[in-house]
Amino acid sequence: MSRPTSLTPPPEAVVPQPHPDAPSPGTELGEHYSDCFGCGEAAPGGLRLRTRAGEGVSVDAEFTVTAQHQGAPGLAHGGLLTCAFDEALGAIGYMLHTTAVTGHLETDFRRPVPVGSTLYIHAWCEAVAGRKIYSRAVGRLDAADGPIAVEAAALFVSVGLEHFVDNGRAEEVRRVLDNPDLIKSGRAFEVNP
Ligand SMILES: CCCCCCCC/C=C\CCCCCCCC(=O)SCCNC(=O)CCNC(=O)[C@H](O)C(C)(C)COP(=O)(O)OP(=O)(O)OC[C@H]1O[C@@H](n2cnc3c(N)ncnc32)[C@H](O)[C@@H]1OP(=O)(O)O
Repeated sequence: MSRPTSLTPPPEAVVPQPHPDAPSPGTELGEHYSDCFGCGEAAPGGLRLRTRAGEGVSVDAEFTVTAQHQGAPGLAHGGLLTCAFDEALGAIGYMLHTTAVTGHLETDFRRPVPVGSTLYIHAWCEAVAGRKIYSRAVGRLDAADGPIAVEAAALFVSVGLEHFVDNGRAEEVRRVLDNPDLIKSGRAFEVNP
């Protein structure tokens, strides 16, 4: 048996159910913050990941690689592909009605991802133990059943709104508190009243 890592759920972990108020499968989740590099429309060069609720505690996301996302000529940068997975895995919090941040994230790159291709990401939660959320994701090239290009596994940790208010730069925090529409879907405010 392989050695437990920080991505191994502890024995007390449970397989989660979607929150009773979780969006139904297919619902667009929208950007969580307009300046988010992963999903925000206002972020220059951002990934503009589009995410929908999936079956159970899962989400489906799509990301089209542009020339701004290159690492090698005509190929996506691995760190930006990891960013797409961070974003998709983070959206799982929406299905559980919690706001969660990445504690640990691992990415396996199986195939090069060319500029112009679309990555179809399916991310799902395997287990929850207290504030710890254990999730996995797979990214396929150019179709939901295309060849696997990237796989990821993560531990997210649930946090309250104070995580963002206390740690974010005051300028942006004030801007968002003054204009909650910048958190477009209202996700964070709905889940942390
Ligand atoms: C302005 C107002 C409005 C704002 C609205 C905002 C809306 C936002 C909406 C939605 C947000 C979603 C955003 C998605 C974006 C994509 C996701 C990202 O990229 S997030 C950025 C990258 N990640 C970080 O910056 C985390 C930095 N780290 C931390 O802040 C802390 O380390 C944190 C919160 C992860 C844990 O700190 P602790 O003090 O709360 O808790 P402890 O006790 O240390 O950990 C809890 C449990 O988790 C384990 N744990 C924590 N980190 C671990 C790790 N790296 N590996 C293994 N285990 C870990 C610990 O061992 C502990 O486990 P045991 O309960 O003892 O069993």
